[in-house]
Amino acid sequence: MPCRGLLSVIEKLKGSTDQEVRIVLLGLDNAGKTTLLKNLASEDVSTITPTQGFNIKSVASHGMKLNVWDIGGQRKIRPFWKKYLENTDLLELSELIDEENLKGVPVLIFANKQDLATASPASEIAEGLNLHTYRDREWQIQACSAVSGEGVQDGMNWICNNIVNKKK
Ligand SMILES: Nc1nc2c(ncn2[C@@H]2O[C@H](COP(=O)(O)OP(=O)(O)OP(=O)(O)O)[C@@H](O)[C@H]2O)c(=O)[nH]1
Ligand SMILES: [Mg+2]
Repeated sequence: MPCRGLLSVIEKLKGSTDQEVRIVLLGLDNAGKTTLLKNLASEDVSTITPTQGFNIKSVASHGMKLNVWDIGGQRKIRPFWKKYLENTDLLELSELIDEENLKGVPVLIFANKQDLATASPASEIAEGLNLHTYRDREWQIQACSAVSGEGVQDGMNWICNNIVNKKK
């Protein structure tokens, strides 16, 4: 995009380096985390196998460098989540939300697989997760399909806007 090209030249002239942000994707196995990550990186999503460890991809967005961590969700791997979250000892979203050192961190829930007729609607998931009770952090639920890409960019826009707002 010519505009973006010009912007990056100006940024380089100003000597500004992209702000780096870490985003951790957590969810049960088979939720579609790796598919979402690959979709974000515009990679082929047709041959994805369960993640045994983790994947990291960097995506440029909103003048920031987003380092997105995708951690395997299988039961045997879940105990390792805490290793990626700086000594956080958690196994469920509710525990993550209560963690002292993750206080104030914005949370985006992707209600994935909306292309399937059997997918629960985002509103039902929000209710099930008691999202309306979150008081000291920004949260958002975003319906999406990691396979078609629908809703994925909207979710990332929300994340980027919230990071920008928090840094102001
Ligand atoms: N129909 C549909 N299938 C999806 C979607 N996202 C992922 N899948 C499928 O769901 C299966 C699991 O996707 P993965 O991306 O491997 O899931 P994961 O959350 O990374 O799983 P783990 O690595 O085991 O934690 C794959 O067969 C995907 O093709 C979606 O939005 N719609
Ligand atoms: Mg995976």
